[in-house]
Amino acid sequence: MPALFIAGAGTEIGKTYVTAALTRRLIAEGRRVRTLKPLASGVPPLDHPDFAASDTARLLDAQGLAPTPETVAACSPWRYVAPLAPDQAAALEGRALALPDLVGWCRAEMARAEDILIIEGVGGLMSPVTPDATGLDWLKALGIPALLVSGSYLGAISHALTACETLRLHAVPLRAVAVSESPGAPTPPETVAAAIRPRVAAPVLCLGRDAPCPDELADVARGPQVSYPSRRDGTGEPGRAL
Ligand SMILES: Nc1ncnc2c1ncn2[C@@H]1O[C@H](COP(=O)(O)OP(=O)(O)OP(=O)(O)O)[C@@H](O)[C@H]1O
Ligand SMILES: C[C@H](N)[C@H](N)CCCCCC(=O)O
Ligand SMILES: [Mg+2]
Repeated sequence: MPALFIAGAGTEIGKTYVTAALTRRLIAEGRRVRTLKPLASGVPPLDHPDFAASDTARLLDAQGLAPTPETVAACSPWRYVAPLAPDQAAALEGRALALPDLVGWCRAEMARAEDILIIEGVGGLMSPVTPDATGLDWLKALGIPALLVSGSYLGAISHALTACETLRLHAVPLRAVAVSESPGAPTPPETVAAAIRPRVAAPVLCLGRDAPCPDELADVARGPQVSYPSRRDGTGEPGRAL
């Protein structure tokens, strides 16, 4: 069962946009895709007019699911209203999440997935998810590969490479880097991708503004393994940053 964790080089840089585009593309191909945002902050109640803009609503829409109390809870069991790091947002509601509960819920979803499972993380790779764990801890505990989403704003190259290097140091397989075009970026996203590509041993692809899922991204999500460019040191080790 292919499973993919959508990690971010930062927050508000396109993870949900890329995840939704990928989900739509795979469903259109006839794949059975389950896309989850298990932990989400900045999510108003279902009956609030702003709910439609939440990650949960956008990912349900991409799966062709109407937002109901049941579908919302099944996609995002841990939702907090404040648009803050999730541990802070939870504390404002007098709540707290423990990493084993989050990991256990995701593992149960992995065990019952019929085909492709996609899990969107929260914020950047090392944003806190609980009082004592980051998104990296969550990803490592799941043991599934990552797709790293980057923006194309000035500074995005370093943010993306830092995240790739962190994944490499923690032995998390990196399937691809997706550069999602940031509004007002000083260069085209292809320029950012071209700067990242020779430094990372994984495919690096772009999504322009309002662009659909590129073929290469769908390839990455379909298979357990794809052909990556060789590392410049010649080892050809797949799925790792340099
Ligand atoms: N390639 C793109 N084309 C059009 N809009 C985009 C693109 N990438 C991102 N956006 C928009 O930018 C905003 C932020 O993107 P998004 O919500 O996907 O970020 P995120 O990384 O998922 O944030 P969070 O950390 O809150 O989960 C959204 O309104 C989204 O629709
Ligand atoms: C509210 C925002 N859009 C995300 N849901 C949460 C981002 C948390 C980032 C925390 C951090 O790394 O500083
Ligand atoms: Mg998101």
